[in-house]
Amino acid sequence: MGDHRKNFPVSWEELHRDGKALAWRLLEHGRWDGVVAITRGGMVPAAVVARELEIRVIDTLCLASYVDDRQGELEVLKTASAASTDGSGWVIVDDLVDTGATADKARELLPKAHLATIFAKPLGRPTVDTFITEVSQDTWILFPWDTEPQAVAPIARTGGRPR
Ligand SMILES: O=P(O)(O)OC[C@H]1O[C@H](OP(=O)(O)OP(=O)(O)O)[C@H](O)[C@@H]1O
Ligand code: HPA
Ligand SMILES: [Mg+2]
Repeated sequence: MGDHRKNFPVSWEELHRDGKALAWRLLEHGRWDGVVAITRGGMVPAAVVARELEIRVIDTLCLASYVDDRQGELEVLKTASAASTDGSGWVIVDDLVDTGATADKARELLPKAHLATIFAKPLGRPTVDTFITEVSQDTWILFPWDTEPQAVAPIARTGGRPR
């Protein structure tokens, strides 16, 4: 595993609430032509945003770089085809920016699109236009689709890692 010292588990309910908070922020910018979800992590937040903003045109940009919490080379598995060539009028949604490498690639492909995430870590923060919650760089966010409930030892003993 990587060198993340703190785990930060997020529930479906918290993610739904934060997705709606993101939708409120995006509403301030007016109407959007469509949403581009960066798969896979951006799909659930993009679904919540699209539902709240009544956007029914959804595209995917398939970018992958992590195996567990280790970052590897960024792969572009599929580009977004429905977005206008420069992405203007579109909002790109991902679950988070960490180093910013994924967001940088999305910007390179759709330079005029607005980039929105639920979470941002300090290194990636300059690459995102709108986000809801900042967490420290040494935090690993545990999304509900990657987790299941299990017994854990006290934080003081393990730093919140599973025993
Ligand atoms: O800012 P970065 O350092 O680039 O990290 C952020 C990206 O990493 C994760 O994707 P991942 O590569 O794990 O693919 P996935 O969404 O399919 O799980 C996450 O969903 C973001 O897209
Ligand atoms: O903190 C994280 N949590 C889950 N996936 C991620 N991909 C990059 N950083 C993270
Ligand atoms: Mg991702």
